[in-house]
Amino acid sequence: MTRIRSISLRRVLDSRGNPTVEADVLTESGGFGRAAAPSGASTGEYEAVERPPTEAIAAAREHAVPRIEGLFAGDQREVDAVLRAADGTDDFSEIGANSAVAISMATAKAAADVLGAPLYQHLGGAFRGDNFPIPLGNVIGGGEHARDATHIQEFLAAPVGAPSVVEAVFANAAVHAAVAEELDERDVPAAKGDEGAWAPAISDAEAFEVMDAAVETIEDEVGFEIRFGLDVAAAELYDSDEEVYVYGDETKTRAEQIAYVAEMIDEYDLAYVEDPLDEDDFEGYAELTERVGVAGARPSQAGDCLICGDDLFVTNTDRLQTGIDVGAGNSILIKPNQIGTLSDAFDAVELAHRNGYDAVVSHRSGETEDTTIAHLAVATDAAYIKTGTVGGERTAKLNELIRIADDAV
Ligand SMILES: O=C(O)[C@@H](CO)OP(=O)(O)O
Ligand SMILES: [Mg+2]
Repeated sequence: MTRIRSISLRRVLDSRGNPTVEADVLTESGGFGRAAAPSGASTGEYEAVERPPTEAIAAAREHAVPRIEGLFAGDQREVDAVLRAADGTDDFSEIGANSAVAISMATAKAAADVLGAPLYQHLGGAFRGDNFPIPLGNVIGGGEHARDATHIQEFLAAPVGAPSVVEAVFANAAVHAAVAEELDERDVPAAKGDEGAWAPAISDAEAFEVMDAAVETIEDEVGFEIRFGLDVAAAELYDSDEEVYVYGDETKTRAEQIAYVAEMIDEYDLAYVEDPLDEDDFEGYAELTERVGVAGARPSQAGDCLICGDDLFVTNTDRLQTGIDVGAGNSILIKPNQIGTLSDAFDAVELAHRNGYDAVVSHRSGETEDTTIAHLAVATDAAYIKTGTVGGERTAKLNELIRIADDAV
């Protein structure tokens, strides 16, 4: 296996027009990998720390790069362990999780390049199964991703019955278009939010109706089952002083929030609900999961509703273990930049799967053309991949998924 010759770091643009960190890794035998860090807007309190790119780059150049140059590119765990040691904190607050994740992902790509293998195969191994993740497509959204739109952050199309990845991807795009038509009929204008979802100034109740209608239209057209789901991003709605969830002029107590989410799951046969409660409320997640979900059985395979922890778990095995111990949720969102390295992200998926939890690999609201998460989702046999519906930085991942399925990467 070949050693890492050099690592270059630079600032590039993300989809919001903000700077982010890009890393190039070059090996002695000429293997090359390039990756860029994404960036969240509704970030969890317990995520690894993203530093301003200029500072993150300077700190990584000083502390991490000299220690990683010379390591074997294919020894991902070693590279990631050295990244952690070079950082010296629990949350990557020295070199920045943005520098760390860019270097970690670029290393994996360089190693795959050396092997002449696609990234998903390098990460997943030659004997991975032939399952593919179902794409969750954000088609209506608000919260932290768009002003004056819905309180619930994301309404996500879930083409659970699609016979292939390509049909699933196109079904989500069709639902996105059908939502536009539905809004048009209701005379509701809509711009787009950070992830390319429509961001109309409608109530959450109306958004449920629009989703239901759009999904049904496309389901009839394509002839396979499409359900939908939510990212409530409830930590952003939660007022910890008053201990209520704030929906504009209305509030819900914790019990009301649990009852509301359970009712929506029942009424709309939701396939997926992410972050239904505050990021500190493991017990609340457990209560809701017991009420509506199936714990401990890879529930997506039984067609049940996933109750997924994003801000709750932040791709962190300690927090996931806490959740597993009390039965909080039945799935985990996997965002490599929440934890800082690919090794940590893999550990989180493994712990989830060992305990019957599903994994959902996810983009961030601020993205680049980087396609690593498409490969990660396939490599880890994730149930779903959440990576938007339209817009270049979103379609980059979706088109890569199609290429992977077509054996064309
Ligand atoms: O909450 C989320 O799941 C993500 C991605 O949709 O948003 P952000 O990247 O802003 O945290
Ligand atoms: Mg989320």
